[in-house]
Amino acid sequence: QRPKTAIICGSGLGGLADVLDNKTIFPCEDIPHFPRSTVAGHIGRLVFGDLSGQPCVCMQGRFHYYEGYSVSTVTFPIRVFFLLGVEILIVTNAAGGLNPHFQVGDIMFIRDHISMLGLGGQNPLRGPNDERFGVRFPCMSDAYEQDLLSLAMESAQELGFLSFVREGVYCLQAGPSYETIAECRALHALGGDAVGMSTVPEVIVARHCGLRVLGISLITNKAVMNYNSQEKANHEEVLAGELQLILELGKPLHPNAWVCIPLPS
Ligand SMILES: O=P(O)(O)O[C@@H]1C[C@H](O)[C@@H](CO)O1
Ligand SMILES: Nc1nc2[nH]cnc2c(=O)[nH]1
Repeated sequence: QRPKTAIICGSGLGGLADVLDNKTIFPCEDIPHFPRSTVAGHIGRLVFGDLSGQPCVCMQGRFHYYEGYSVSTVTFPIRVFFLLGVEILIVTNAAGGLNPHFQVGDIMFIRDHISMLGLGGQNPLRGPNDERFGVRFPCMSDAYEQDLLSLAMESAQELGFLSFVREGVYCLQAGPSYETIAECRALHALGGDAVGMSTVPEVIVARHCGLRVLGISLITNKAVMNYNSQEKANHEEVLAGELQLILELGKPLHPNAWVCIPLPS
């Protein structure tokens, strides 16, 4: 059975695929033209299986621009999902919290994004438009579907997760270095609630080919906004934060949470 839903697992979130039943696993290196995952916390394989009886595919390990791939290469899997018949993309990531009200362990449903890469000219759709996938000038004001966002919020409410579920704007910067204090302040002043190094190119390509998108950021660290702070962003904290989130914080990524995320019938 072909998957109707694709889930991209962010840094350290590969364990999401464990909730699938009847798994069939393909290492990315065995799939023609797929990039290789080079980042700790990104295994690099596609896991097909059933989620609440519905066929899904989980990408355990994504590709990032900072690994040296172009923005269009990092989005190659999205078009594969589209050609497989996927209709909904659930895209997850680890992110630093810019919003001072956000705490480590919070979940942020993505309402919108600001792409420093995109505004700087690195858009995955740059170049000749392939009409088989979508139009030349796709709209992005509805990139994160309101209906999916509302359903996700309702699910969070039903599960009693509202104390750590937020909604906000995800900012993409190229990485791999984390942000300076001035950059964090600037991104927050621009309207950003969280900052990361992925997701946006995937969402742009997904929307281009008409996939419905739900974006979820896990706040794994608070962005450093103050010169007196001793905090220093690091990838170990990012990975450890997510494990802690799964194990200790009400299990928002527990199977029960995922079965409540709306899947196409
Ligand atoms: O793949 P995601 O966006 O979850 O990973 C974030 C961004 C960097 O890859 C890494 C930095 O710690 O985490
Ligand atoms: N750019 C960026 N990516 C992250 N991924 C997890 N935390 C962070 C962060 O603070 N900044």
